[in-house]
Amino acid sequence: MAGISEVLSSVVEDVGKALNRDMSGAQVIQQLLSAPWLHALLKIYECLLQFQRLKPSPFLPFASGLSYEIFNAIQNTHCPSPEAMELLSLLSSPHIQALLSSHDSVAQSDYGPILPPLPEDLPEDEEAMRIVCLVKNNQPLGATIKKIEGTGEIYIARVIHGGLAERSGLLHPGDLLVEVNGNSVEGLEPEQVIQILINSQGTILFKVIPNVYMRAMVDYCPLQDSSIPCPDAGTAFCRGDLLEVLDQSDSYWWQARKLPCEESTCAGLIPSAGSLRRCKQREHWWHQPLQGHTCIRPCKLSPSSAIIVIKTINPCLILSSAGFRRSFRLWRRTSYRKRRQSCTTCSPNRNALSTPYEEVVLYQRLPQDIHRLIILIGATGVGVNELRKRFIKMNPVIFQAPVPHTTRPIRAGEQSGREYHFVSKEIFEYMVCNHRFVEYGEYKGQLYGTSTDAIDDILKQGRMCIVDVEPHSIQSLRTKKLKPYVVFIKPPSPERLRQTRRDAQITSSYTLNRTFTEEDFVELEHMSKLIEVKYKQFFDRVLVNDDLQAACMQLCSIIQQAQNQPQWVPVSWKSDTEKKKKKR
Ligand SMILES: Nc1ncnc2c1ncn2[C@@H]1O[C@H](COP(=O)(O)OP(=O)(O)OP(=O)(O)O)[C@@H](O)[C@H]1O
Repeated sequence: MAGISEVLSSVVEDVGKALNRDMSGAQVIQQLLSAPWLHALLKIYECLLQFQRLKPSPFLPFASGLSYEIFNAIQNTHCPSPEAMELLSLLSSPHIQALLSSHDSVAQSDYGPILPPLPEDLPEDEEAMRIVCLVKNNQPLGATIKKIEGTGEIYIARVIHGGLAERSGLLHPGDLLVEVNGNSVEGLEPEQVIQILINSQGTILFKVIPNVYMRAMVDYCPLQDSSIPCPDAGTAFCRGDLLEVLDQSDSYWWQARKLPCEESTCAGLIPSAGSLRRCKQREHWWHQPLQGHTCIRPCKLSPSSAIIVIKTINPCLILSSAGFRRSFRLWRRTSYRKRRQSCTTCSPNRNALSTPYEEVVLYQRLPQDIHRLIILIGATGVGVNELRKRFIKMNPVIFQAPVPHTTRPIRAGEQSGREYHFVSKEIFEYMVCNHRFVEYGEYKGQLYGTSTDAIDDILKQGRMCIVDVEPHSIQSLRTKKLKPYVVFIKPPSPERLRQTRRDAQITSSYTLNRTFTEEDFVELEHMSKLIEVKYKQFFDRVLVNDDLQAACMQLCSIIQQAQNQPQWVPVSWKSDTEKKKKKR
């Protein structure tokens, strides 16, 4: 701490001196950037970041025991030194004793409640039940219940923010209450359930049937479905919609509400996952996205083209240092028509056929967890690269883009691992065979690619990784480890698009920049619609890139929310410990 205040006072001193001198702005900035105190501050900042990630462990669990031993030793000393006497008076002060006692409680983790063991005789068919054990303290439970007239079932109606129930993360609105402390709530009035809660001592054991939330991976329109018992009772939904499934007892028709909705909104009929899977003939009313262009064959462009793509999962990158590089999306423009044709011949996505709904849960990233991978998706020219660059520039220590791999020779001034990971063709191909690349491609006879390891490296250092990839790469990145958050960058209205990009430059080859043509705008809008139609079930947020500065600020806030606020994620992304906790 003394070190930091020393550095800070020399900062103030240096800045004061600079102010008093007659210097140009560039000189001030140059001096500022090369000032030793700035480098010292950055070092301290990095150390603090490292420290934040390291979990401090106690040096010894019984500090108060040791202090007692020292206390005794000094007291038994014949003629203690003045330092020993000072230590004695320090150790006997009530504040230090209280501090040491608190230290020991933390060191021994002597603060968590001791939960009773799980009941031994859990029936097999209680798979979908959740047993929640809360320790009663003098705080209110923070949840309300309601009885459904007609069925007599008792549900959790509200979970109060910050209350015991909310903090446990185990009780949610809509959960059906089955038992409280071993007492079945069947036929009980809410007042009787509350009485059981009031009379409980120590721990409260709830048995609940959790509500199920699903993301639609297909579109459904009841009015076009001849098999629905009553089209008016059906709920229409589109890919990406969030559904609260309230009743799955019928194997053909479930009852669900589309979120967000009012608490009082009536549920509607939706086809069960099984019936959607079974009835392939229903493809006329439910559609799934087409598969991405996972062409494995070499795809040669015209000889005049600046870029030759071989295995086109996706070629990437070029230029300057990582994070500020231009994406290799130029290829997208040149081969756009070719790819559009190939995509119409692709077969439906197997995944969507097998999972018309994806079960989701709310996930809140904990401070010690790695950051979620941020994926930016958008049609070429919409501004994905510009937004990513600006975002990284805000704090390049924290926000980073993965360092790509290349087989091209290293140039003067470059450093392996900074601009690129320079590797041999054999190593690159070995990595391809081992599926180490998210995207890769060829440019002027050299291979370039973004590896999953490069993404992992950033995340492992506690930093935030931001990538822009082709939309079909989303599926390979959707893993429990990366928990990607996908932001779709959308163009503004046709008028605003042309107005805002009047002076903007696009790169039509790596040596030539030019302004947007009408054809570019039309292609951008068309491609954007195509991406949205095919991939919207994977989008967590849509950001309209109208005013650049405003879009950048919005992206910043979206990313903060993605990292720090609860978000819906596939249930399979929840950690096993969380799942176990849920089952308790
Ligand atoms: N909101 C905006 N207002 C004005 N100009 C913009 C805006 N967003 C991006 N631009 C400009 O549009 C041009 C294309 O943007 P950018 O290079 O980021 O596109 P991209 O989506 O990454 O496409 P590519 O695949 O070609 O790299 C750039 O000159 C950029 O500065």
